[in-house]
Amino acid sequence: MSGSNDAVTADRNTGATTPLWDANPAPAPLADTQAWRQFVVSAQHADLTAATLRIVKAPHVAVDLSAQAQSPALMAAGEALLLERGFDPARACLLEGGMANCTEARPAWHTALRSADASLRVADQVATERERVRNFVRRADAEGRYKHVVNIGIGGSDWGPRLVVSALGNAGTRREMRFVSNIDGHAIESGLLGLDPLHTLFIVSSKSFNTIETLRNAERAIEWLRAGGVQDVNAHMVAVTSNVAGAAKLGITEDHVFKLWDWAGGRYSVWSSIGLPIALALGVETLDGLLQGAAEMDAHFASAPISENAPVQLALTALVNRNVFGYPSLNIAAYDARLTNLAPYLQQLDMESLGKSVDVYGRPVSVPTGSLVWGVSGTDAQHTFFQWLHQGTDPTPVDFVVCREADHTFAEHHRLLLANCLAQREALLRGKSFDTLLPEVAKTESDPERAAWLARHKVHPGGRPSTLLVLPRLTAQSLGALLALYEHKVFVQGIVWGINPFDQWGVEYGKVLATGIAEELNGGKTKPHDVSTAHWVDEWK
Ligand SMILES: O=P(O)(O)OC[C@H]1O[C@H](O)[C@H](O)[C@@H](O)[C@@H]1O
Repeated sequence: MSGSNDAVTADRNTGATTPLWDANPAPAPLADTQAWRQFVVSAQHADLTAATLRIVKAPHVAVDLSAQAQSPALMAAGEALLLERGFDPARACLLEGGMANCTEARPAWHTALRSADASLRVADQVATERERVRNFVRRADAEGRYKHVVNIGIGGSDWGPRLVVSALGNAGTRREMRFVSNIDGHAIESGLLGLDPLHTLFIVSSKSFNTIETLRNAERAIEWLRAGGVQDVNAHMVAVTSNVAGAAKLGITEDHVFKLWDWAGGRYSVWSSIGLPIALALGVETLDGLLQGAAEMDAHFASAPISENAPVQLALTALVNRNVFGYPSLNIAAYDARLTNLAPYLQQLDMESLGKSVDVYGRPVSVPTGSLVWGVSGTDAQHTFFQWLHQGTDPTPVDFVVCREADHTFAEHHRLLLANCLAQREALLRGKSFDTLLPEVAKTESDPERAAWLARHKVHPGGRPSTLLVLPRLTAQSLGALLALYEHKVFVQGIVWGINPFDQWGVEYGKVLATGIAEELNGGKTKPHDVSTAHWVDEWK
């Protein structure tokens, strides 16, 4: 990717801008560019004391970056870096449906799924499927159909609806909702437990309709329906997929298939018909609100100046933490019990997108890429691993996510939640020195040597960066905006690193090996393995 506009051409078929990944000669690796060196030096000299309040306002989310490295020089270097890396044309390519996913030769056009722009070349097909989802749900609601809904899907066909339903359905859903993803038979067993087959709908969600977990679980669901006396199994099943023929093999007729398209990536697909469980659980308006919030974030990402562009600034901050300070992970601390699924959702979004070692020109990357993303919601996290965050040997940036207003009536609980969130950030940043601690400890410890020894154990190094993301309250719109914010953040990181954030070749190899081993466990021919794998295959077959 080059910074000049000739890295981009108009695609003859689509009219959309398309970066030339095979630019010849390929531009210099990131680490060798002057813009990168300048960015690194600026970050090394930046301030990390939260001396300056720095809040970037995006639709439905305020992003407080005060407790991250900042300086005017770093801001300028970030802008220059984006220019050098061709950010503007790359963003245009993404938003206009160009070939953003170069290794799979297709767009990554999740923004089209939530756009109200009727002039997009996919607008009609998107609107048609959206309307089919709405009609299906409206009819089910009007006729009082389906007391129970079981979503069978995994990865991007699971985490999005699972997150949104658990977040916004915290106080109840219109139907009992279950999510079955894992091939572990315990998952489908508990997913079916206690349900009435005559009043259950299965949504088999799989973009490829090729995913073994989903296919096997769907087969178990069909057997269960039949065993429960259901004659017309098709009436209890719908599929969401880009593979209509695959769904037909399972007996799901085309009129029960909601389509998605190859240009909608799995981990970016909650905005498509994959969102059907959301509408069944919470109403069509909730799904619409989610899309609307995300579309507002898209508009912000497309047009806000770099210095006020929340996804861009979050991404630049992530680059500083990962590449300049060398922090290998990012902790997601959602101070909201409804957002317990945010961390695993972002884990897939970020790690599947940015866990790459080769750039778009096929060269080894010249700097480390995607972070380990992990987290548990606060305040549970404080009693689980915050000790490590405060005093461990690996400083780790934290994204704190919190809602200004809660939707329950227990005012004191929310006050305490907010206080804890602010306090943890402050402790991470400010730290507590030996000199401050010693007189405190000395008050109860008269032996000076023992007081010093104990004070050393209590030191908090501080200087540990964090971001605070504040939503006014948790709504469909604000949740949609938050997820789109992270999508674009990940995209910008990918652009700077020069990697393709839209493929996931790394999940394929293990799947292929698993198929072979499953055959062996079933009495098939032995294949060559390392000694340990061979041992267990032999033991278990
Ligand atoms: O929706 P499916 O085709 O069943 O794929 C489900 C999941 O499969 C793999 O794990 C991919 O890496 C994910 O990105 C995808 O979301």
